[in-house]
Amino acid sequence: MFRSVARSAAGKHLLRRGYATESAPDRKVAVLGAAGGIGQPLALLMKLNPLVSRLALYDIANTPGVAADVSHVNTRSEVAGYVGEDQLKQALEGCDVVIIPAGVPRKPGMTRDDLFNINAGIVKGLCAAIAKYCPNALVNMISNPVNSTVPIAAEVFKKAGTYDEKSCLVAKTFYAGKAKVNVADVNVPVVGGHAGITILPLFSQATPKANLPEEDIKALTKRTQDGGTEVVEAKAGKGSATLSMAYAGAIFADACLKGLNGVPDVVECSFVQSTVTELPFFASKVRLGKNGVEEVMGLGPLSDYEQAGLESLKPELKASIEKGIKFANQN
Ligand SMILES: NC(=O)C1=CN([C@@H]2O[C@H](COP(=O)(O)OP(=O)(O)OC[C@H]3O[C@@H](n4cnc5c(N)ncnc54)[C@H](O)[C@@H]3O)[C@@H](O)[C@H]2O)C=CC1
Ligand SMILES: O=C([O-])CC(=O)C(=O)O
Repeated sequence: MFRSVARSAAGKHLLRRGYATESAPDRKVAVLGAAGGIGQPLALLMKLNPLVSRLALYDIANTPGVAADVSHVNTRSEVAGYVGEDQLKQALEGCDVVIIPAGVPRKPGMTRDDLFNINAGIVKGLCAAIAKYCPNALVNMISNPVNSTVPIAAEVFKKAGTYDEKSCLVAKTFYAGKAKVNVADVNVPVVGGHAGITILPLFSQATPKANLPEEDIKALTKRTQDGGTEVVEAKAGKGSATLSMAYAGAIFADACLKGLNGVPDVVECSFVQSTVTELPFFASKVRLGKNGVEEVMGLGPLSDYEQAGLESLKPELKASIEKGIKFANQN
């Protein structure tokens, strides 16, 4: 373990520190996989979040450099880097929120499910440690295939509750382009799961309302479903989305922290244990509060197109969930 405190600019740091921390409670956040493509920008974004007082950066390699670097940013949180399994306990102890971007990303031509063989074991091991060292932490799963890794995590620590972060931001950006509205004002619920057709954006519920023609809605839906693949292909073998994912992960973690701190009406889309459909896990809007997910909200009215999309995603999502549960119980 190595620990460093924000350097120089001490006056500025202290001023800012006072400004940011007076009323905010102590909150520890860990990023597991912190030296990776997502982990590094996510570590930076969490360092910028004034709700975080302690930031633990864990990876199997390279965290000393990342933690030293991030710790020099003059914001509230104290940064500590941890490397290797021996230090996982220290990284996790006392955590309120654990974010997991550990594992291999896709290359062109691969599905998210092709990552299962490597990432399922990584997630299972990390979740076993979370169950042991910080069983009450909120867990934000980023590692793919999310449709399977969340059920794996749930099998490992069902009682502690398991939450997955699912980005709505891709849908928001694409919708804003078509609807000619400010992307910052756009909200689009994204439900179902997180792979291809299991990603179902509900443009009929998008705000502000734009009444787009059917063919535009179909094109936006397809682009949202292929958003990850678009980046994988553009990166041409150098991985998948990292910066936009880090941003989405930071927004979701911030929502979790706000909920923990008692801010009312914090609502985000998340892939969680659910009774919204007959599937045991499903992404829909959830209300975040002092205990994590306080309420899993229903789907609301769907257009005929969305209703058809919902029915056609169920078999694939069901199979991915069952694959995760089976893995968690077999190995
Ligand atoms: N849910 C989503 O929307 C998205 C998910 N992803 C997924 O996130 C994961 C990470 O992607 P990248 O950061 O681009 O990959 P990366 O390869 O750049 O980084 C992964 C990091 O995980 C670390 N790692 C491996 N095993 C570990 C273990 N047992 N404990 C702790 N750390 C470990 C590696 O050392 C590496 O630093 C991939 O599975 C990718 O598919 C990526 C983008 C979006
Ligand atoms: O496409 C991938 O493999 C990474 C991912 O889940 C996303 O960007 O949505």
